[in-house]
Amino acid sequence: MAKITLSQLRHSYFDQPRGPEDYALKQIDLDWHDGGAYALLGPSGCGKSTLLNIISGLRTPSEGRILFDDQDVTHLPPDQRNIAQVFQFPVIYDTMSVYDNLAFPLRNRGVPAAQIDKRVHEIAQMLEVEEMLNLRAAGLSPDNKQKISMGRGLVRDDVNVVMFDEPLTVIDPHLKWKLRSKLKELHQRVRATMIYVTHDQTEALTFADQVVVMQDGEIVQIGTPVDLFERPAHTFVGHFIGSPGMNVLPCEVKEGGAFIAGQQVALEGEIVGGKQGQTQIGIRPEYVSLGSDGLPATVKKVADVGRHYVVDAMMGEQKVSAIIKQDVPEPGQAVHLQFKPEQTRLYRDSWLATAAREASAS
Ligand SMILES: Nc1ncnc2c1ncn2[C@@H]1O[C@H](COP(=O)(O)OP(=O)(O)OP(=O)(O)O)[C@@H](O)[C@H]1O
Repeated sequence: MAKITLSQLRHSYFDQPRGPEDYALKQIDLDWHDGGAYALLGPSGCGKSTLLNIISGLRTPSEGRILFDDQDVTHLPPDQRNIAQVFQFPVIYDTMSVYDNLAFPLRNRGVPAAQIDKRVHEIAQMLEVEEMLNLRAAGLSPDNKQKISMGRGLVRDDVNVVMFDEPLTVIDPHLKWKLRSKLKELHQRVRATMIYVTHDQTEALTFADQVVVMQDGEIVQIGTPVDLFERPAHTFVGHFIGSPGMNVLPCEVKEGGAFIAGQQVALEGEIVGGKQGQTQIGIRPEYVSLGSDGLPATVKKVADVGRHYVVDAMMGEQKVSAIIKQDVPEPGQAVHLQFKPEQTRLYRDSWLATAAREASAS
């Protein structure tokens, strides 16, 4: 396994890009550590496939370098990069048995038969497909075919990285949760460097130790699932992760404080950065509550989502969502919204602009 470094990487599909908008990848500098479990998360069109194809060697970047450990592989073809890839749809040989499918990548490399046998059984056991080893792949369900595809990706222990490109697309919804946690467990056992590409926050947050969030060809935040939830560095991360996502509310900044509709809103910490730019308050629905005072609003909608209620309230034209467990208001009711100060952040031009609250001395 290897550490992967992406250095000053940029890619445009145009021969002569005129500006940043012509770049599918704007500027990527990133280290993927040896043995890490990473997710690349972002909406359709943000550049995930472009980045994956550059790492696997299917595309050469317009600018910048890719290093595996310290070897520059920017211009190496895919077959010389020693990478395993699992795609959206199963890639297996229908006419072969499950055993032969799993053994194939090892036989190709001339691994001795006894070693192949041991490894195939190990992987089959991890994926819980041992009883299928002698079956012909053609007869398997799409779920099981994809499991075998994953097994083929994991069977070699000498690859630099295993990359998963939306691997649960064909999996039945009720089996998805099972395979999601299985993949996490597999990483803990195999300890390979893994990159999991997805637009699904649940898949990314379940699998990865570190999640790389992309938007419009740029990385907006790299962090643990908890970091991304607790302290989004960019309003896009706040909005994209969470259900419902973070409320992003225009505000005015004056005298070192933030104001909505003339009322000061307490923030997590000091306001940092410059003075220019559009300012917004970011507060997750989990940290909005209803009280006897606070920002006046009118309840628009109340949805029972099982474990709690999602209350949408309007402050003028601005919708604010709150997650409420009890004392649920009625639509049309006048309420006051309170924001938990240590979870209330200022964003300037979409980037976080409050300093983290210092831990209080005990
Ligand atoms: N072969 C291509 N030629 C021209 N433009 C492309 C090509 N492939 C991708 N793009 C553009 O590059 C940008 C990034 O696309 P990319 O496929 O990398 O995003 P993605 O996040 O993987 O999206 P998806 O999940 O839909 O594949 C998009 O604007 C897309 O239209």
